[in-house]
Amino acid sequence: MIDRFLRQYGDRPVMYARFSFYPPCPRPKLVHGLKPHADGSAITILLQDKEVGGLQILKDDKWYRVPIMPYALLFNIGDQIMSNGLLKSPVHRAVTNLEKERITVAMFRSPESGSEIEPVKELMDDKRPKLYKIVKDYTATYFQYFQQGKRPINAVKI
Ligand SMILES: O=C(O)CCC(=O)C(=O)O
Ligand SMILES: [Fe+2]
Repeated sequence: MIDRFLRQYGDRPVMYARFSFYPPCPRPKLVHGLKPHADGSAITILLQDKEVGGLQILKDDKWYRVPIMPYALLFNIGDQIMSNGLLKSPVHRAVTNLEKERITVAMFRSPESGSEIEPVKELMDDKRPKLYKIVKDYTATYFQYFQQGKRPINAVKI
């Protein structure tokens, strides 16, 4: 199974980093650090600020704070299509605060650009039909939908 996933990643999977700096904000209730989204990567590895929290995860329509654990790496599932909905990408956001700046580093792991991604056969059957189309450049779709405030994964559903 792992093999099936890796084959789709191709020989040159993509890894890119985002360094985020969230300055103190005079109106934290009104301003997001990063608006609600699920990541467009297959997997994200996040190093949080070791003193200042801000990451929140949405579960059952409630926002939960992610605790800070200094130097711990947080692994997050992105909108990967291969698991046919078995692995779900959580919606999360970063909130601001009045007093302290916050720095995080996220590493996004995605399949080789241009490779065709689709749910693996072993995770489809009568009870679990194919949920997603074959996707060639999810990153482009992702940012288009992200900007419009829509969930990009819905764009590739069958
Ligand atoms: O800065 C954070 O805590 C979250 C960053 C994030 O979710 C992202 O860059 O996609
Ligand atoms: Fe994210």
